[in-house]
Amino acid sequence: MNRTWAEVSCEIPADMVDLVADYLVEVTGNGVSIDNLELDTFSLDTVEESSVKTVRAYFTPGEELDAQIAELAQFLHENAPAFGAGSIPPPRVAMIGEEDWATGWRQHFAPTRIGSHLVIKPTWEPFDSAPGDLVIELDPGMAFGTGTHPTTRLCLEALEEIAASLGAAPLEVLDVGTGSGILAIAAAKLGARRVVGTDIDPDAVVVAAENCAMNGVADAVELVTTPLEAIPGSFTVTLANILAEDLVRMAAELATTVAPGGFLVLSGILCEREEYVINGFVPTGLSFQSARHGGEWSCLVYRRGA
Ligand SMILES: C[S@@+](CC[C@H](N)C(=O)[O-])C[C@H]1O[C@@H](n2cnc3c(N)ncnc32)[C@H](O)[C@@H]1O
Repeated sequence: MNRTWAEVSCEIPADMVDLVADYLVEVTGNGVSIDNLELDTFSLDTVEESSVKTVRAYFTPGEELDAQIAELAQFLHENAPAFGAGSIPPPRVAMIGEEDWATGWRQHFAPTRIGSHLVIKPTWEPFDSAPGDLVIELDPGMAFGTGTHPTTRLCLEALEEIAASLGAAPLEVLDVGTGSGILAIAAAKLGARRVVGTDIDPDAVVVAAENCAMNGVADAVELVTTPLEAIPGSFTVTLANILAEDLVRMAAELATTVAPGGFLVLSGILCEREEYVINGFVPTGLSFQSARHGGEWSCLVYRRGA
């Protein structure tokens, strides 16, 4: 499908990058790219970190776009003083094709080690793996989930720890909101005997299928767009890296997918929304195990009694 995206660029003080990137990820559900402003050199040796950076995000063009850009401009304006900026230029909007969006990611994606054994590696980067490494090759394509975002990283760390704690017990994993398929691929590489990835976005499922094939786990991962209640069976681990509001809305359905003694890992939660999610999961009867944090993000682990 040849889709068009609204590429929205914000030139902001470097210290403000994390705040704005998190805001844009939350609003778009996609990743962002971050550039130094105007690298006017042909020698990388002379490149210095710029005090001004450009954060780019990708919105779906449509009726809501103007309002979303106005809200973004207001967000930048309100937060600028805290970062010593008198004023910030209004966000720039450019319409681009899907190809350009996918390629833009490549400059900002490097091999990343996560937990004890997992390594996320772009397909175009060489990497010498160590014994025991579980390497996931990923082309981020058009779906969220490159391993660089804290919400993904926290899920991967939790999954690896849970898998280790289960020892020889069978690992069966449901990945709700699979995006690029990164968590499903990790589950398969960790030895899960059943992995199901589900996403409401059919484009994400296509990308996830390609990524599974590239990682040699196409046969081990079932990818679907069906609602949770239509997925048969229950799982030793259910992972859901979606937004706090969706997690709470889907609390009962998510809990139902967890087998006796199994775990539920919730991610995509801004720390300020952690309590809201914890309260939302009280009625499920699952027992709260732990919270882990990365940047502004929280990841909650629950367990069903045996
Ligand atoms: C933040 S991405 C997570 C991608 C990947 N699992 C990771 O951890 O990096 C969220 C994904 O969830 C999907 N999603 C959002 N709401 C959903 C829902 N109710 N059911 C299934 N997928 C959903 C989105 O389409 C998107 O691909």
